[in-house]
Amino acid sequence: MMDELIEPKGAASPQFHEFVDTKHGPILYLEDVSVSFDGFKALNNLSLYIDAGELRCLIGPNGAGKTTLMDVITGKTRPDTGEVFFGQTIDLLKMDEPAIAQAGICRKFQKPSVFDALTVFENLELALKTDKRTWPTLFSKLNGEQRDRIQEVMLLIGLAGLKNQLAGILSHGQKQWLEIGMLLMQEPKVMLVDEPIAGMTHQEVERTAELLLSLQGKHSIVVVEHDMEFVRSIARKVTVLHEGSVLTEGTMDEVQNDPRVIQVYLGG
Ligand SMILES: Nc1ncnc2c1ncn2[C@@H]1O[C@H](COP(=O)(O)OP(=O)(O)OP(=O)(O)O)[C@@H](O)[C@H]1O
Repeated sequence: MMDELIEPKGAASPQFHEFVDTKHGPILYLEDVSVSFDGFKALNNLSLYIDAGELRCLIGPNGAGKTTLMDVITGKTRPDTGEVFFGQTIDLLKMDEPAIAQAGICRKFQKPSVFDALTVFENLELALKTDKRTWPTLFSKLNGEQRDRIQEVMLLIGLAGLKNQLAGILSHGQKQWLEIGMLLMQEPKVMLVDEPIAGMTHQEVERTAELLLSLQGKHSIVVVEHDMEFVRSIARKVTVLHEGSVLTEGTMDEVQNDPRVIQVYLGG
């Protein structure tokens, strides 16, 4: 359990000077969150707590509210009611999407969006945590620390040997890892990862599981995934969503043997 105060990414930004207070454990608090679309409750009094450094898997049938939940955390969707806190003190409902990203909550969408015409190294360089006001000087010269960081991330995502390869000719799995690497360059506190293994080969799936497992502890990771075998391979704790609420939480074995979960999935 991380019990110190963590300085959030973007602390240098003028609008963000707070610390992410995780001394009580959770880094994300969602309490009684409801979201309605034309009267339909996509989230219904949902409460969820993610601990600092944990790797949480979020499952649930189609329409359960997983995407809406991610949208609420990242500020894309505003809930009608409820509270959403980053650590003890940072009220995410008072922040817009860019401020939330700047504070250290990042999202990896299903489709990779790397820059095909740039190399692996250049993609990571572009993603370096910089003050965007100094954008024109970004490619001028990297300092040693920045080079070390890029190298560290390339090793982590298994692409160090492909440093000068154009991203456009990487495999689908490699592109996904590169994008995860680009997020890591921003030193996020929380990573929300949407269906990371869709379209991957078996080997790539295994490598992705290793990568996500290696990131826990340093980062808090929430993975939305439909593939139960994959979830089983990475999950410590699984949250099952159903009709906009948390149906149950526990280990993979616990949730898979829960009659309510079986009912929801099999429609029995
Ligand atoms: N912008 C919107 N307008 C109207 N209804 C929406 C909107 N976004 C989501 N919904 C509805 O809210 C419910 C929850 O959707 P959500 O996409 O969060 O589910 P999900 O668990 O991510 O599903 P899937 O696994 O299929 O991606 C669904 O019934 C969906 O049709």
